[in-house]
Amino acid sequence: MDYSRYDRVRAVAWTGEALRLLDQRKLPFTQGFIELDDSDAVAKAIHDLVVRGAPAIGIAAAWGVVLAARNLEAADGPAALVALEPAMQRLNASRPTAVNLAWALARLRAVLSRAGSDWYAVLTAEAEAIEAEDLAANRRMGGLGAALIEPGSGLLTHCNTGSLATSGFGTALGVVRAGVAEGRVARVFAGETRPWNQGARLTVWELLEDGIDATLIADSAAAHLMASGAVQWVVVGADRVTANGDVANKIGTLALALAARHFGVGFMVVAPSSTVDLDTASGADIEIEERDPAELLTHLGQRTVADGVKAWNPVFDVTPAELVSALVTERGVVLRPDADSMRRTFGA
Ligand SMILES: CSC[C@H]1O[C@H](OP(=O)(O)O)[C@H](O)[C@@H]1O
Repeated sequence: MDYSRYDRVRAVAWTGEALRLLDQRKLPFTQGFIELDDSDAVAKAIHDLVVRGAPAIGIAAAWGVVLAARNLEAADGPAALVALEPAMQRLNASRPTAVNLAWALARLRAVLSRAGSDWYAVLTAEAEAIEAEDLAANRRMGGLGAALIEPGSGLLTHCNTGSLATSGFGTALGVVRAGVAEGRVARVFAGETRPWNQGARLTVWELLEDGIDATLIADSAAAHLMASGAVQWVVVGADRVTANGDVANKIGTLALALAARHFGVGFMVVAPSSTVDLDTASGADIEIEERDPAELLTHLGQRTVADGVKAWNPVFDVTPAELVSALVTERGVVLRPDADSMRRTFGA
């Protein structure tokens, strides 16, 4: 099915000489772009959430390496790799939880290690492939996830997993788009996703741009919404899926999974295989990013909490595999994922 009408926003674009980013800190009221020609500036943009979303930060980091390589003199790929390693380390350090960042850098290291004098062309082609494969994966996952949804269903999604978080179309939001396009989805709800408000500022804006009717809810209203029977699936993205099927995702995902299990609502995780990390045994081994408490203590730069009050700001949590009804990837759907099914689906 042609979903292209649902996909007009582009968060990341390579201009041939620079990386053009839609500054997501300013959405939805300002659509401002910045163009970066330096890999350390890309690392800062990832850390500062100019660009965010697991696949999108992997793609941005890949182009950051290309920027670091643009004026590099090296006889072959292995020599270029030695010279590029410090910049790659700084890109990798920009955010710890989404495995897509390290995954993209590993792909570039692999091609450089085998490249000859044409190493810059090989590097650039790999960055282009990472981006193109992500878009193809999102469109395939959209159809696979939508097929799980009974017509007339209501969906609840969390954070932003759309074109702003990927190369386009989205992961969980791709399933929402495909489900709507196929006439299977009757109601769409989106959680605001405190404290950075990816849902309130980004997801409902993306869906509005698509002409998809979505209702914003407070994060704290999600269980009450499920109790009402209005939703049949919670559909979320992921930042890292471990070897046993545990899922790291935006803070609040675990609470949604627990409530979904209690109320008999399906819990669908939608993520490309670039988010699967078989080298990490379980969710207990994932580094959970903690961001500046000021993100909780202020709103639009205005302090909203009394001086002297502390805050704790973990921005991801881990949903155990046993709470996942379906893991949708471009390689197929894993129902009730566990170590065995993860190994069968993603193992070498
Ligand atoms: C398809 S995006 C995956 C994932 O990334 C988001 O986190 P952030 O906005 O902090 O980069 C969120 O956890 C999404 O589910």
